[in-house]
Amino acid sequence: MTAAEATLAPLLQVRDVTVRYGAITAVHGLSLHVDAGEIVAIVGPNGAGKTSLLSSIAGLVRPQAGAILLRDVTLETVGLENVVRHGIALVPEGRNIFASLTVLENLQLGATIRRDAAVRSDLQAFFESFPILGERRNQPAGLLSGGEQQMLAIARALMSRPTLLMLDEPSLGLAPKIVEQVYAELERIRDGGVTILVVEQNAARAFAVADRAYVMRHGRLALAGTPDELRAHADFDAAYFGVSMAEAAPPEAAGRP
Ligand SMILES: Nc1ncnc2c1ncn2[C@@H]1O[C@H](COP(=O)(O)OP(=O)(O)OP(=O)(O)O)[C@@H](O)[C@H]1O
Repeated sequence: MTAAEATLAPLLQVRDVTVRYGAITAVHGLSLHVDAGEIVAIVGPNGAGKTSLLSSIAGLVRPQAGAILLRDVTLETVGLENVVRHGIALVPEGRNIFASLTVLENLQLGATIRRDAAVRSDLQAFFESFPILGERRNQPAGLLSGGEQQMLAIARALMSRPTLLMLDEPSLGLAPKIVEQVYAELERIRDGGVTILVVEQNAARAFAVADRAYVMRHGRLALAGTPDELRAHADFDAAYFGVSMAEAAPPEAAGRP
């Protein structure tokens, strides 16, 4: 690939990726892309393979087949730290906040790959944006509310100054008002120049901010398009819920956009 082709290439390309755990195939030869500046959502039911896909991009699990490229760099053989160095950060499902470490220490952990002097000013900017966390910077992070912990997890991921921020179920376990705040923050982050790939079961919430979305089911892509295209798609319920679930549950009970 030439330098010119590299700048035109999508920021992230997932090509024919397969992830297996022993006899279980969680992701089957899946391909997708994310362009710079987009918010892209991956939605789908429990067990669709969404977390496995993000884990393979983040270097936490090694795909058995396929390739993952950031611009023109193939990531498939590099580990977590190298993936972070290439500019990808993951906010995992459940946030993985270190409860006994302070708010400040959690943030500093996110910056361990950096050697630049701007870490201190990034911390200061974060505490100005989130004064509650600033006031509690020296308290154990485990004392924060669920919403505050989610903001802390996002800020910790941003401390590595990623070009691509990936989030796994950021709305999980949060009250609707807090979910709104988290998603408003994601839009601000995108507007600040960071591309976002977000996995959600709450398709309605993700569709409200996403430029494009993919629906995953049984480890494969069932549908792809803009949120408007997907909402209008005759096969959306079948792709997302499965025919039997669509019959069994009213759409509003199951997160239908
Ligand atoms: N570490 C693992 N070992 C064995 N099987 C796993 C492992 N992680 C996931 N799986 C299996 O892989 C399949 C896909 O799981 P995955 O967590 O990727 O889906 P998901 O769409 O993120 O679902 P959820 O929303 O429930 O997390 C499931 O059948 C799951 O049981």
